[in-house]
Amino acid sequence: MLDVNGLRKTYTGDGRTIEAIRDLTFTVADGDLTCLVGPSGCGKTTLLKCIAGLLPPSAGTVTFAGSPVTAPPPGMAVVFQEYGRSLFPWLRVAANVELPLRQKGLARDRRRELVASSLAAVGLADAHTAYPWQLSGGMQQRVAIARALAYEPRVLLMDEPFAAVDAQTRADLEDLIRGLWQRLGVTVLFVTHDIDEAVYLGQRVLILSASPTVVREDLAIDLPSSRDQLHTRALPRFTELRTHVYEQIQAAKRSVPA
Ligand SMILES: Nc1ncnc2c1ncn2[C@@H]1O[C@H](COP(=O)(O)OP(=O)(O)OP(=O)(O)O)[C@@H](O)[C@H]1O
Repeated sequence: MLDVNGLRKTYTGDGRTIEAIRDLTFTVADGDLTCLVGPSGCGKTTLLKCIAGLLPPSAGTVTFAGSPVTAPPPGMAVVFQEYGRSLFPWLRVAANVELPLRQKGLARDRRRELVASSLAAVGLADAHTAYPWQLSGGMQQRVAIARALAYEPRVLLMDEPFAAVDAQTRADLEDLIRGLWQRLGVTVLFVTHDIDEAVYLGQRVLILSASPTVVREDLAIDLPSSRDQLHTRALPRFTELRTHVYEQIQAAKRSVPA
């Protein structure tokens, strides 16, 4: 579904050059839930922007379902960390969710159907007429997720989507994403700096090196596919996996080879 090949990104400007990503190569299969973790500043957001076609890479290619990505492709949706800036405060919740569907050219009845089903899927069936600023942070992030789902993407890119919500809401939203992924079969690429979150959510965790970034390890998460916050996190295997990822990220920060 996604093929990232030899991706490199260098930022230039003000007489400075920052090599954010050196050489990234990996693939994501159709229907996978892959988490990306790495030290702070290693280029996770840069990578997602390149995959989403929002930023041109300096070298290398991104291919989505067989076609090269050169601009935001139809079929991909992105959920960012800052829900406060991603929803339009002057539009009600339903209108926020509907906006990309208008741009997609869908008929009114179909738009209404998708808005209703995606808001119901994130537990906000009653919030259609509210404005985003009348909702809690966690509810606003649910609206952003509903908007992405309503678009019926083949790939959902998520950039630290729960970083700004409290711990309990975060746990609920993690379970929401796993549930939606299992139900809808969407391919998910989930960026997080939270090691426990990556291990809890992912079928696979890609550990990135410190900047300039390469893939340090591609780790299969061999936990049972039915997960819950209490029991999965208490499993000895969960602890082993999180310890391993933690050690790898610490080593990456010290630039110790994998
Ligand atoms: N627009 C930009 N111009 C110049 N440098 C940039 C720009 N955006 C990011 N960078 C640099 O690229 C590197 C990677 O940044 P990026 O935000 O992609 O990392 P990140 O892993 O998402 O960070 P964090 O974990 O802190 O969210 C950093 O050194 C950053 O300063």
